[in-house]
Amino acid sequence: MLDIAGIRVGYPAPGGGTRVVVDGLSLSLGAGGIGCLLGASGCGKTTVLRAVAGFEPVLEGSIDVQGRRVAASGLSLPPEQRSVGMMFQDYALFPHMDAAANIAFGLRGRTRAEQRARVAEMLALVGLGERGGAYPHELSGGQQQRVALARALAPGPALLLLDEPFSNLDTDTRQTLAAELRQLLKASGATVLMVTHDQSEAFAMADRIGVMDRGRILQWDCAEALYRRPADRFVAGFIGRGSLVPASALGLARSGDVLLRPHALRPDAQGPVAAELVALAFRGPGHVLGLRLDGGALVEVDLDDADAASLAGLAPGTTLRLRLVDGTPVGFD
Ligand SMILES: Nc1ncnc2c1ncn2[C@@H]1O[C@H](COP(=O)(O)OP(=O)(O)OP(=O)(O)O)[C@@H](O)[C@H]1O
Repeated sequence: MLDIAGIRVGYPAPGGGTRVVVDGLSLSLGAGGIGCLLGASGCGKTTVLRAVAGFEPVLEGSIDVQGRRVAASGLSLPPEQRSVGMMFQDYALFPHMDAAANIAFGLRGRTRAEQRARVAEMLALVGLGERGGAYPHELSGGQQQRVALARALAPGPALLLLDEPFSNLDTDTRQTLAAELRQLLKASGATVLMVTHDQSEAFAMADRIGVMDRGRILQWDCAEALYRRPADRFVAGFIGRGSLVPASALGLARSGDVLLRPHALRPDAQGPVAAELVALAFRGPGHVLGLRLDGGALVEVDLDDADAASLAGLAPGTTLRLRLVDGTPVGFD
């Protein structure tokens, strides 16, 4: 449905020439899938969306939507011919138009009756059936987001692009809204490519996530694979909690480092791993044990209540014994 193959995208550099900000980036998304580009500010996420939407040309590589080439070196179909809808970070709703008129905006060219029917369908889809007459300032941030989504979906684009869909919303409501938005998108059948810098949003929303760094995708995978089988050190450090520690500190027969997640070690009097207790603290929802491994690496271990109770009162500096759970951690040379 969406195939991006080795695209290079850049902007004019201040001193002349081009500053490449997306370099050799590829991804594929099946029909109805939700893909997400995840990365720090400035890594090139929005630029990828702009290239797919038709606002930036590609210097190399190609973009196909529904099997049709929309961009390549020397080829750039205009945005309106790409069957791509975009929801912008600030929603870009027209303040002087009510919700229904905002949604109808992308339906120019259709008959009045068709527009009315489609607007009603979209309002119902986003759960705002009764609010078509409300102006943007009369709606909450979450409701404005849904109107913007309805507007982007109304023309029936093959592909929907969402740029930081939660950036204007309270952190408290983001998690709930992410789950809700995912349901809405799945119900609409749309294929979606979104971008965010927030890992929990990416995990809550997407079927596939591309971890980006400096214009490249380092791994394109489902959330669980990114967490359990990161492809390289950057992804290992970027996704989830954990530390890279020398394999030798855990007595493992391999060289290099391994990725130790907070649940990878458990206290066990017979365990093969020795470590020094640095701190034991309640952080909510549970206790976190700080340890210094052989060789000095500091790690954190999440404890269940029984293990925390068994260690309560031990002084910092005490030597503990632990064992690895869930097999051997992922390693990096
Ligand atoms: N119109 C432009 N002209 C020149 N440089 C630009 C332009 N837009 C973005 N850039 C630069 O390209 C790089 C990538 O920007 P982009 O907006 O794609 O990153 P991003 O990952 O989406 O970041 P953010 O989350 O901050 O939006 C940045 O260094 C940015 O300064």
